[in-house]
Amino acid sequence: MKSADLLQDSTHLMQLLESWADAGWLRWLDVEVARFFHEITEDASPLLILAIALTSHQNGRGHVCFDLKHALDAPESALLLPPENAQSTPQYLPQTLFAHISLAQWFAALQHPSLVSQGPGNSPLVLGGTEERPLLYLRRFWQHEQSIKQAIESRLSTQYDLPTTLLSESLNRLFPNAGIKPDWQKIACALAARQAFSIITGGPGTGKTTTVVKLLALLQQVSLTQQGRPLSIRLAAPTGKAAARLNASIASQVKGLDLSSFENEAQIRKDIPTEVTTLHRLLGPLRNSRFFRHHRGNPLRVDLVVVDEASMIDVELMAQLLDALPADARLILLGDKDQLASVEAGAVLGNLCHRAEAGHYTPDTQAWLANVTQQPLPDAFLDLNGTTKDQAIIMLRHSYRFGETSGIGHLARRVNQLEQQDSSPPIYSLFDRFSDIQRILLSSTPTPALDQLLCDPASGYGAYLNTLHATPIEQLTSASARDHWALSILEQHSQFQLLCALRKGEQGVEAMNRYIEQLLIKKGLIKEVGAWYAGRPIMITQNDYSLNLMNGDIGVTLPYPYQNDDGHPRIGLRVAFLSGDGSQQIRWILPSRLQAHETVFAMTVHKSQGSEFTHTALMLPAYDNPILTRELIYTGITRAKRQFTLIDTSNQILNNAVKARVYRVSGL
Ligand SMILES: Nc1ncnc2c1ncn2[C@@H]1O[C@H](COP(=O)(O)OP(=O)(O)OP(=O)(O)O)[C@@H](O)[C@H]1O
Repeated sequence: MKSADLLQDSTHLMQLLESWADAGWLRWLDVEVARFFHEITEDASPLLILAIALTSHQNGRGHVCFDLKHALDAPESALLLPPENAQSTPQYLPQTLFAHISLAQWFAALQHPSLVSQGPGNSPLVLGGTEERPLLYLRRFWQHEQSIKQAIESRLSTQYDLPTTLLSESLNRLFPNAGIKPDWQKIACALAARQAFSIITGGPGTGKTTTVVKLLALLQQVSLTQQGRPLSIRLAAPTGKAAARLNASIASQVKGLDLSSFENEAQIRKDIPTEVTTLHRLLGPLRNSRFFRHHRGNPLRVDLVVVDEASMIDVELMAQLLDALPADARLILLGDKDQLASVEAGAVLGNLCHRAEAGHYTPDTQAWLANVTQQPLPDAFLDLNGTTKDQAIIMLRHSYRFGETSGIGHLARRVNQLEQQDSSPPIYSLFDRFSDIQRILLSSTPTPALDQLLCDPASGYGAYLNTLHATPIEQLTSASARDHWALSILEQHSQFQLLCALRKGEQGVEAMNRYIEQLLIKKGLIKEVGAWYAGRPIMITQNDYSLNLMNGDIGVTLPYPYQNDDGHPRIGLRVAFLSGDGSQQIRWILPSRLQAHETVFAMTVHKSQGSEFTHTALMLPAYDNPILTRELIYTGITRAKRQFTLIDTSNQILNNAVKARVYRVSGL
């Protein structure tokens, strides 16, 4: 059959969609969504059915809608071809089919009032965007985007009329000596203080936490002075891991915060919370439901919510968060706009911050800042037509952690700024200049340097495994001795992590997990093998509220003593997790009780979001893949705190990857 004929008959089109699902390119869910509409609507044209399947496919890839023009212009990148888990190549791929479709034809096929409407209504699909660039949404996602837009607009219309003198004096006490001009941290505090909605974005170590702690001190000082009571503040992060990390860094920042120039120092310090919860816990999960206990009808009792790692929030969760906030509560989002977005649909932070680099502040904002902060905002960041939203988004631009001597910092900045026609020296030359970044060039998988890196007793997996084997569990006779031992193993384990760009393929997570397991057995670092063995690191892959384990939590399987039924002492296995409350308590869980989990010698870059490791190694595949983008590489590099190792097979893959941007489409 000619490929054009497939577009003449819905039954043939459904068969084509099935062949795509068979090949692992479409999800069966996408096919079933298309089939449902094909069956309930007799007059839906094949082009409409095709658009529905592709909209569902795009949702599965993290996009809120389907951009028809982009798909016709660049089918391979728009639709992620070939699939990562390709089983075979279907006879007709989208690009073959798309050659017969014009945008006008496709747009016309979407004019089907019972299935597609242009906005509010009950149709299952919504056509947004413009005629030149139509965007097709499943109604749910369109609705989420609309609620986010409206909620942010309504918050932005609330500006707090803060007394300039009080604000200015408090800011000067919190930022006594601005070294770098302009002091974006001070500017961020001032702008965020006057709005009910604000975003503070910045790369690693630019001081997002430092700034927010000062902002909280400022807001408490203002509230105590003006209203005689502190604000009720909650801190949250999208994952347990990110929450635990913020917990630790906020606690130390609050402790170190110099408030000595405030008369009510003790009171302010006491009123800055340090406990960080996950967003799900904050909103109150309901069993077996995607809805939460808190929503518009039962809002959170808060004056202010701060959410860190906001790049990981998808469109649905953001809509739910905004819905659960009282109308007069403030929301402050922190995050790195250049990181990968959430795996679920919607790159909310990236979309909201797409103008952050250039500022777009109005002359009014410039004058107000000069008055309140005495910071001269350079004209380069001005825009006479800056929107209200622009005035609420602040980008921190100086990394205090990764300065001029840091190879990680140079590498991350270089990846982020690399343009198509870049004339600066090749990115790889950085590896010769800095000792905190290194590269392993793979010729074939068993490379001695790679094995050495993985087994290294000081900074590889050898470290925690050696500690594990150094002390027989029988010698640890008290619960506290076992906890102490497990804590040191977990700490050592978090020092090193191998990240892979892909899940499948020779350099993917699955193959590398098997490879490392075999390697560690060969080196005697893993003694017994089976599904569960001492030393197996695992990651939870779905929230488990009954065990209080969150998606992304990592534990290590360790020997653990128990008594069998006849009272004889035995040694079994338990998985040791750090409790997520930042208290350093150990939780010992029986492997059989764990639900969704996987071995995590290697993890995908996507899964590593919200985590940091002292030494991070990033492995790239030997072939280009649409998943490899600048955002992915940047996210991988910035997971490293002190040491970064790139593992790849040629110069080309990294260069191509950093030139590819994540394609983000949204109406935000
Ligand atoms: N203005 C400043 N002057 C000097 N040091 C600073 C300043 N701001 C932040 N720092 C230091 O830089 C380091 C990183 O700061 P912070 O943790 O606040 O950054 P961050 O953006 O939240 O980092 P990340 O999210 O990557 O963990 C900390 O050690 C902090 O004390």
